[in-house]
Amino acid sequence: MLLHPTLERLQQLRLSGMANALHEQLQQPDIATLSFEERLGLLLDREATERENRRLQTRLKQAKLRQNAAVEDIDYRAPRGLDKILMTRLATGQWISEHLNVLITGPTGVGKSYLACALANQACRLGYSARYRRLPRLLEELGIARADGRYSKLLAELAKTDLLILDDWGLTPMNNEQRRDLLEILDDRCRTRSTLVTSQLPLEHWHEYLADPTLADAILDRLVHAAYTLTLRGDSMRKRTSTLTAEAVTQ
Ligand SMILES: Nc1ncnc2c1ncn2[C@@H]1O[C@H](COP(=O)(O)OP(=O)(O)OP(=O)(O)O)[C@@H](O)[C@H]1O
Repeated sequence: MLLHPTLERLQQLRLSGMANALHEQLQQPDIATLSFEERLGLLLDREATERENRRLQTRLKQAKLRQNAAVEDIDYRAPRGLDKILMTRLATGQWISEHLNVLITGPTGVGKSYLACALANQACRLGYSARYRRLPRLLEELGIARADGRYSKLLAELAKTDLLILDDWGLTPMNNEQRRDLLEILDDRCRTRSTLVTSQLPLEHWHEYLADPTLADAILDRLVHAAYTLTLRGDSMRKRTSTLTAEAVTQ
């Protein structure tokens, strides 16, 4: 009789996990065999789980990951030089707590963005904030933000993100303003946050790509020294995916 108001009160107090668990307990005929403390413990567990799930969904939404990727789904069968031990270590997230970076290079379609998104997804599950951006798009966005007064706000948002993914580094040439923006982003993060970069360009060409030697030194100094590097090789996974799809269709 008194339970309806209790359920309502729990909802009013935004304890919806407890309310749901209590509602379910009431449907279970043998629930009375549990002590008060045991039942209360179950309600609290459920509240904590639902809250953590909601926080995870918020982090994933903010991260805007391009691919629905997860570390446990990484395909190690294709020969592409992917170090499973290193990936397992990165999946623990310790590199993020140590503010280290990850640089993934390799030819098109080899799975760089997939790995980046899988590691970002894992970071969100571990409680870190993450943000995925294609570098050319982000630099354009910063140019627009400078013009409409959102520049500082955008830089501040990037600076406080635990893991920033910069995908497609080296794909399009940068102008001087964009090089300086990139330096700003990386300077804010140096030794305080982690950055993950993916690029088709081998690491040894990054300096040349950045064109301005002084800015290139400054940018790479903030990125490369405290970083794990993954150098992938092999055929595009896109071919593999389309072959597998074609095989599935003909079967
Ligand atoms: N480990 C994996 N498991 C399952 N699918 C994968 C895996 N790696 C890559 N793929 C799939 O292969 C395709 C190409 O991968 P991805 O986009 O990550 O390549 P990329 O190296 O970033 O390419 P590009 O340099 O052209 O951007 C995608 O459809 C991706 O979902």
